[in-house]
Amino acid sequence: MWRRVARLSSLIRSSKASLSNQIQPANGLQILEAFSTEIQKSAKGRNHHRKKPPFITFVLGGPGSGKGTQCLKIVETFGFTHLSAGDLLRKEISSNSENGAMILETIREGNIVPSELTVKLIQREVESSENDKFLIDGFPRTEENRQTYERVVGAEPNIVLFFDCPEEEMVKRVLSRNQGRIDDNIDTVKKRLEVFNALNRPVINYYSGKGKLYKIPAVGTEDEIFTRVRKIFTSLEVLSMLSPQFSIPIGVILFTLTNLLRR
Ligand SMILES: Nc1ncnc2c1ncn2[C@@H]1O[C@H](COP(=O)(O)OP(=O)(O)OP(=O)(O)O)[C@@H](O)[C@H]1O
Ligand SMILES: O=c1ccn([C@@H]2O[C@H](COP(=O)(O)O)[C@@H](O)[C@H]2O)c(=O)[nH]1
Ligand SMILES: [Mg+2]
Repeated sequence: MWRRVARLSSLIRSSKASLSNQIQPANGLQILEAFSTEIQKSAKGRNHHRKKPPFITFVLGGPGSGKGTQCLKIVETFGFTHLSAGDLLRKEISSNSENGAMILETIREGNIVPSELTVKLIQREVESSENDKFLIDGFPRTEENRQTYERVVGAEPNIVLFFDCPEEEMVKRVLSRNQGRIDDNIDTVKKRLEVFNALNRPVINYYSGKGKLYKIPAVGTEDEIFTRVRKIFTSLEVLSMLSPQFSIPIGVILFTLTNLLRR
């Protein structure tokens, strides 16, 4: 254990050294990012073929809150695979699958597609991917969606992001999106907001109660919002890389990181 702590300290020293030629003093996030880079360098060349469940992030928020936009940035920066439940359903429509007509009508009305179908589409994508970290965007929409996912997959998500955006702003964004979506009109948007408030908020509250929810204020420029998101994933990346690599108790890791950030 102490040898591992010594190695952790040595990584911290390398991270600080890599920042020492900066003109400005490094801030907490920069230190954490340098630390994350050092850990990744130190992990190269080791054998990490452990079989473990994928890291699942549910991405929630009302229509137009910016889920898809932020997911693209997370993919670019942190290497996640982005699975938008809405996109998977739209793909079913355009591939003329047997459920296509039913899905089209459901989306047009702003209602929710049966859980089994959506879970099957998500599960198929996760299982056929070689990646081990996923953003599941726009799912679960209802408590029934959530329970079906957890029953079929046999696991809960690791974390849940909630993009918290005022309704007025969401409506403005959806109506100026211009991507030809059949549900981007004022009547369907009103219905989607009703469905969001009645059925999706309980899911958000459920994960909040479980301590898995990260609520992100979703007003501001895309980059301002991503700065908030980046902090979350940078911290998680450091923790997730440290924990299996060093087998150090999480308390020791948190203590070390807290001290690192204070200096
Ligand atoms: N911070 C922002 N400020 C202004 N416009 C934004 C911002 N983020 C995203 N947008 C724009 O708002 C629209 C909706 O964004 P996006 O598609 O990411 O939302 P969403 O949460 O995925 O919506 P939906 O649930 O309807 O799929 C897009 O046209 C996008 O370019
Ligand atoms: O899990 C889901 C996700 C989506 N839907 C339906 O699709 C539309 C559009 O979803 P976006 O996330 O906005 O792209 C949504 O309004 C639902 O009708 C679903 O049924 N289940
Ligand atoms: Mg979207």
